[in-house]
Amino acid sequence: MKLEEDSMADIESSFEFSSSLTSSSLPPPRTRIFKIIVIGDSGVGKTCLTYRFCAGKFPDKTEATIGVDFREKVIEIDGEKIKVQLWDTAGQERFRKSMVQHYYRNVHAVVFVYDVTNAASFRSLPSWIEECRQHALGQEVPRILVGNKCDLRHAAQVSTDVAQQFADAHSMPLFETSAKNPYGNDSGQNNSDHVEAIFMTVAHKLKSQKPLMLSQPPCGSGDTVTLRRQDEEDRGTWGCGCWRS
Ligand SMILES: Nc1nc2c(ncn2[C@@H]2O[C@H](COP(=O)(O)OP(=O)(O)OP(=O)(O)O)[C@@H](O)[C@H]2O)c(=O)[nH]1
Ligand SMILES: [Mg+2]
Repeated sequence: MKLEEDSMADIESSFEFSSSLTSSSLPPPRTRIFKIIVIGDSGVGKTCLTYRFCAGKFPDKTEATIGVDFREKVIEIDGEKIKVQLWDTAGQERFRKSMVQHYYRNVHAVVFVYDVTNAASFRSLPSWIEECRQHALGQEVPRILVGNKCDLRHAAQVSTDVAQQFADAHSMPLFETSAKNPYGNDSGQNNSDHVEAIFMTVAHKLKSQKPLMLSQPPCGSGDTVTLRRQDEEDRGTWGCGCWRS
């Protein structure tokens, strides 16, 4: 789905989570939304990776993303339904200028993508990290590094060792994968989908860092109980966003 700038406010307003339970009526809790932005140079495969996760296949054809494309998938972790909302951002500067501030608002996690066959896309990573810093993204927001197009191993320009050193220096886990063949073999059979595993790992991380908490109702509020996300109670107290697959 393409997003126009004036439709952003509607989407952004859906990030709030709050739900009430009463003994007389028990509406199902609203689905939590985890907003994950995917950034990196143009052509590294951000659209293909997000499409692969949400649609389960490699797209027939892609064009350079303009502004942002927005994809989502509802997953279930430990019995809780969670909406993973992926913001597939434009890599080309001219297509992202007016939208950048929207990308970073209320973001829960960041996925940095480079193309293992394109050293320049790896060298650009510090500038993407700097953009995050300029938009006041706190260290508590988990970040991961994804080297895409590993199906083209023969053409690789970025070694795993170098990428791992960079990831370690920035306290990020590194994943190498392919949106085209995320199974790690030629047949595409009998192996789990690595792209799926990457985004699921992020979702698990977010869920474990943002447990639901039951708040005590204020005196006189009857039997209403309010569910809140922990980060609404103590925003900014996440630990380091460093974890390994
Ligand atoms: N071989 C191979 N090609 C890929 C893979 N992922 C993406 N591509 C190709 O790389 C090209 C660019 O992919 P996109 O997903 O459009 O790249 P992007 O990062 O979204 O680019 P922008 O929208 O311009 O920022 C397309 O021709 C894809 O088919 C992959 O894992 N393996
Ligand atoms: Mg794209």
